Amino acid sequence: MAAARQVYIAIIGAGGVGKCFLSQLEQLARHRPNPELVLSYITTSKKAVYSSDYSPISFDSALSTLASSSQAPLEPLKLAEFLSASGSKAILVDNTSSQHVAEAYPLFLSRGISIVTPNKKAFSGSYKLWQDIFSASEQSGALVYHESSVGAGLPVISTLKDLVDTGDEVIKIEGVFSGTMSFLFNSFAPTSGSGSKWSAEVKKAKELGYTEPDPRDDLNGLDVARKLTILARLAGLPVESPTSFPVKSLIPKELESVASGDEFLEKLPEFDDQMEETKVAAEREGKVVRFVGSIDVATKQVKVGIEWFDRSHPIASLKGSDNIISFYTKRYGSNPLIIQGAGAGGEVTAMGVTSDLLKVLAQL
Ligand SMILES: NC(=O)C1=CN([C@@H]2O[C@H](COP(=O)(O)OP(=O)(O)OC[C@H]3O[C@@H](n4cnc5c(N)ncnc54)[C@H](OP(=O)(O)O)[C@@H]3O)[C@@H](O)[C@H]2O)C=CC1
Ligand SMILES: N[C@@H](CC=O)C(=O)O
Ligand code: NA
Repeated sequence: MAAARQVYIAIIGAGGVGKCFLSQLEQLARHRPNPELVLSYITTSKKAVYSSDYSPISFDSALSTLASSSQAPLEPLKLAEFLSASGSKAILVDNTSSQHVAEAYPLFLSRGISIVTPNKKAFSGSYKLWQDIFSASEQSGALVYHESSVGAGLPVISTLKDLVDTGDEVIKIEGVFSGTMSFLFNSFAPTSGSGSKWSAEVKKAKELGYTEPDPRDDLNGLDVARKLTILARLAGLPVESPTSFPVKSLIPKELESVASGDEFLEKLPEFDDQMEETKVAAEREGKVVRFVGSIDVATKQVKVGIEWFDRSHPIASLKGSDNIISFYTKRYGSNPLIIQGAGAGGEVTAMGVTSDLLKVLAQL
């Protein structure tokens, strides 16, 4: 019997999403022997595990081996050389939120290394980086998938691509695009009852693994702005950056310059009154506040901010970290195609990354 083909997997980032991905990868490797998935590199920001002869790293013990490793991570160029010198197909899984790693995607792709990632930074950075990524992919044939960069594992990107590729005309995309913001507003300003303190919920969202590594990246609205930048570009609008349209920040002015995310979380309770006022103003009108975004393709307008909703509105009655994303298109008319479900969390995000990996494997 012929030996199974090998595909080398390199993982950058082993935090909340990275750990769940590793465990899903282990199951996948066990149940799908062909091609044989060989873990040949894994790293956090400080430590790495790999060997010059590409000996497989055991899926079971990868995290403990990583914790006790004295190897330093390879810089992107060295990692690209290491993977392309193997002679086997390789897939890079970027489970970080690093801009530095994101900027190296064109390099990896030009060396024939495919990429799957939940990291938004590459696709919502400069429009030039976006163009460089997709032209490197087109030229080398290496693939790039990033489903979990919007709506975690929910099929948001694949749906939008299908709409566009089949010739539908996207008119508007709107909804709740942040698992963290959804969780915060659903518990701080529920449709019934009085809700809890803003700062306590922010702390909880971080503990549950919903926030970005630094929760200020959620609260300043930029995480949602990044997602809308990605969707707008896929819908055909060449949005220059996530700061090129109006974005509402929920960071109190007094905390704009604190040095770290930890110091920010420590001081946030002193400013709970500010969010309380926003909530009470909506309640006086019988409404609730929610954090939403929209892309109007026809008028080329993108915006991110707080809006008031009737308690019976589907956006008001979301639960937990749920996202809800409505696609208004020519074919779907006035009844939009709607996607709803958990928009953050390690397992659901890793599911999007693992399913992207399967899509790449099917085409290698
Ligand atoms: N959490 C969620 O619900 C969702 C997350 N995402 C995206 O998934 C990605 C990961 O999120 P999450 O797992 O929650 O984040 P974590 O902070 O839990 O993990 C990040 C990991 O990346 C590592 N890392 C950071 N920078 C580098 C670098 N330059 N080189 C190597 N490793 C690096 C960190 O290492 P160290 O510990 O040493 O710093 C850590 O292992 C982010 O891009 C996020 O936006 C997308 C959808 C949902
Ligand atoms: N921090 C993000 C994670 C997913 O993209 C969110 O809360 O939505
Ligand atoms: Na998604």
